[in-house]
Amino acid sequence: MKRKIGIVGATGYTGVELLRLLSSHPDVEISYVTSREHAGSRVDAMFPNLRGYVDLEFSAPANDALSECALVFFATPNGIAMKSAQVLLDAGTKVIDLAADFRIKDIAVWEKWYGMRHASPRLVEEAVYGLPELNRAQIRAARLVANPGCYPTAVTLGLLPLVEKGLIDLDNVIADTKSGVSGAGRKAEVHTLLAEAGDNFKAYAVAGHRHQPEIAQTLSNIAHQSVNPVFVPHLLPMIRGIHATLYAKLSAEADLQPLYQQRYANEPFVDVLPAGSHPETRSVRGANFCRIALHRPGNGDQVVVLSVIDNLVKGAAGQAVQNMNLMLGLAENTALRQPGLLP
Ligand SMILES: NC(=O)C1=CN([C@@H]2O[C@H](COP(=O)(O)OP(=O)(O)OC[C@H]3O[C@@H](n4cnc5c(N)ncnc54)[C@H](OP(=O)(O)O)[C@@H]3O)[C@@H](O)[C@H]2O)C=CC1
Ligand SMILES: CC(=O)N[C@@H](CCC(=O)OP(=O)(O)O)C(=O)O
Repeated sequence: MKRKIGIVGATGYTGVELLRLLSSHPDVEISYVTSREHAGSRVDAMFPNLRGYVDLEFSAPANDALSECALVFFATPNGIAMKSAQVLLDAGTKVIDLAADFRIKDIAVWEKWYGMRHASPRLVEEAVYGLPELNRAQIRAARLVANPGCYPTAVTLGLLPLVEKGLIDLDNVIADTKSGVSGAGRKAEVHTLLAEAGDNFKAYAVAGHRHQPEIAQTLSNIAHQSVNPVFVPHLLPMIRGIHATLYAKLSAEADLQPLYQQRYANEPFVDVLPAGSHPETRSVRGANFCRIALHRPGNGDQVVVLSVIDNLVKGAAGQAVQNMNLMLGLAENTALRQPGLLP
């Protein structure tokens, strides 16, 4: 029997991406999708790409209806899932939050970066950070998964083998990252208007971005010591995609290409390109892949790792579906086999 799935915040960019991916999933039935603003409207009236695939109306968020689902995704702004997760978990419904409510274990750090009091700190302890390449066994057993941020996914997968093996100087790691504008969500904002973001390129939040403590937490856990990379995001005039250029200094000699190939050999969604390649964001557009390439300019001790994802797929909804598959005991790649969309 198909498992019932709910999506809170189904009119946003990650919400509609969940609808697109789940509409072709053979083992689940999308049964309750919410929007406060568009409750009562048909999903395919707002998203015509889903005509013939999703025969539903948006409903107002309601915990009793959501509790009838096997699993609920929160594709909502920060601070929403933490208010409802306990009620759903008590009803036996599993929860995946695409926002940041359960990502950061240190509540004081979370409250500082997210500017609000945490409503359910006890659940933060229980939540599993949903990066399958790192936490697959725990995700399988989890009731509550914190889906990683988009930049942290690209950065962590790019650096993971080096940090795990203790091969780099952890005091000198730089993550220079660029995102398309869909990373900012679907709500109207001046900085994502075509006339502002088009034909333009800029860094932002150099003094501090909330993804820095998330990246630092994961890398520190892997390294068993504090790792605080410099993290600089930029906004690119494209719609989807993240390109991370990661700089680190080798502290021990190593053959990096086989190291990465072996680390990710059994990972269905991490593709290590031949040495010296230049991965393109369009090669992962619409796909759940992270593509990685390694460089050592001049054969020196500087490593440059290039890592690309689609922020809405491996950076959000695709990774969330991958986590759902694990949590429901399904094949991990179900509904996620699409290649990227070229050109
Ligand atoms: N865009 C991206 O690339 C990524 C986004 N994320 C995270 O995923 C989450 C969703 O992002 P995104 O889809 O871009 O956001 P959007 O702004 O595009 O969509 C937000 C959705 O949440 C709903 N919503 C807003 N406020 C509430 C509320 N108080 N209660 C219930 N529903 C609400 C909105 O519908 P309505 O107001 O009608 O209810 C809308 O459907 C965010 O936390 C974001 O940080 C994570 C990784 C990548
Ligand atoms: C381009 C852009 O604006 N990106 C967003 C990050 C993406 C996001 O949605 O944040 P979470 O992954 O933490 O949920 C930003 O920098 O705020």
